[in-house]
Amino acid sequence: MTVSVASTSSSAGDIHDPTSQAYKKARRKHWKSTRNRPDHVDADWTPFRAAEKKYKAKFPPPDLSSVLDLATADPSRAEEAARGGWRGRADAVQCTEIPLHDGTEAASTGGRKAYTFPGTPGLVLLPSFVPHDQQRQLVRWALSEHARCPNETNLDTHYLLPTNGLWNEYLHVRKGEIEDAEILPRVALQSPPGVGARSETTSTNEQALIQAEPPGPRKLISNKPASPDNYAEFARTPKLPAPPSQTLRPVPISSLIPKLRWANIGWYYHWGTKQYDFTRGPGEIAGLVRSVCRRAVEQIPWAKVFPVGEAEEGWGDAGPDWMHWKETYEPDAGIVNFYQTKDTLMAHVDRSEICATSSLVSMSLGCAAIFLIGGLTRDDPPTPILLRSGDIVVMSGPACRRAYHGVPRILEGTLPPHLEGGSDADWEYYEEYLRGTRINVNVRQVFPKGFNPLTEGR
Ligand SMILES: O=C(O)CCC(=O)C(=O)O
Ligand SMILES: [Fe+2]
Repeated sequence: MTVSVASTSSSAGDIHDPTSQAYKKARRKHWKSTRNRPDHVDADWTPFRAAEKKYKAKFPPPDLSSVLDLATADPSRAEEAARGGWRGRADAVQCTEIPLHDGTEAASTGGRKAYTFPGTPGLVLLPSFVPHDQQRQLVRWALSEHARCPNETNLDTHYLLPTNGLWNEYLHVRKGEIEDAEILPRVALQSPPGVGARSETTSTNEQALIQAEPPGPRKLISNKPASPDNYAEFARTPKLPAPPSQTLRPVPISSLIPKLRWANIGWYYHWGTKQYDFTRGPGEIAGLVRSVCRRAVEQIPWAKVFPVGEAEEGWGDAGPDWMHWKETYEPDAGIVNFYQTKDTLMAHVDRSEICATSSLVSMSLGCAAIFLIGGLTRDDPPTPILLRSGDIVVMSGPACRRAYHGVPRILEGTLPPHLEGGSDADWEYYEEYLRGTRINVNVRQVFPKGFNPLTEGR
């Protein structure tokens, strides 16, 4: 018998050879069957992966004693912190308390604090920054006003969504005002195979660029970091629409609600190329989202976050510019993430924005989550932080803005009391949805100060 070279090489068959595919495959199988063991950490996992595995585990539930949970030290959050039996520790991670500047608005900071992390310069945590009534307003905004046309959601590629917005239609269904009608998949509108233009006019390269974002969890594929130097090249890359799934069937409005996973904010993000599509215009960020983001950036005492003389490299041509952020910070892009309790967001870096240092403001609403933030590679051990409704994370500067981060766990049963009940119209339906959901409003600034996308790179 002739034995092929491939099958005798170490890359294929020898189960005893740690470098062979067979060995690695067997090891993977073993991981699969043992990964829920509490202290099982495999040498081949990066520290980030090991932490994701730990907090994802459904059984036994993960031990959160290494997770920073500042609500456990705040008497005004006692009831909230007791929800679902999930508690981290206020002293689990080394962090430094810094005072917030009083805002220019009538209400001051209300004694609220900010926390910085010596291990991740540029990371700022603002626990309970969003007042309770504003949390409710933001939830309503996200579902009723924002996750609908003209803003894109993960469902738009595949379904013909109601122009009134899926959530608003769902409210009518729940109130018995309309039937739970079926939403048609886009494929129902398409011409039969061979008649449509796409397959004849799209090159293989282009096909590779337009991989659809499937319904369900966000797929995060590594991309080249954007910068002022490659902006022109990025702006020229064709951004073709993603093809709708060919296999979807009509589904009732109510069944589509839990499949809503994200809605675009501001500049349109093109998932196929992992780049912004600047040809579609800037989109709008206004109202409460903008004011909460700006208030956070205004009230953080940046001189305490970035002490003069400390690590000044990596800021780009203009050098550290945090002292101007009060005037120059302007959110212009982002995403609203809707997580059901089974959902996770894998380790990733948000590197599609041209500016790699200006603040990314991330607000948590609804159920609590474990947020992991590491360093510039997956080899940096991540800091685990328990984020509850109203908490804000701000990621800025060269060591943090492009740090790996992810959400390995939404914590079941953690809807806080202040998002329950009350007399505001229809809240019962929002509350019911939120019992199994976390909403994250994740807002960025794409361009550095002085960068004009209309004239740059022409
Ligand atoms: O949900 C979160 O807290 C983080 C979301 C995030 O990292 C993103 O949308 O890029
Ligand atoms: Fe992110």
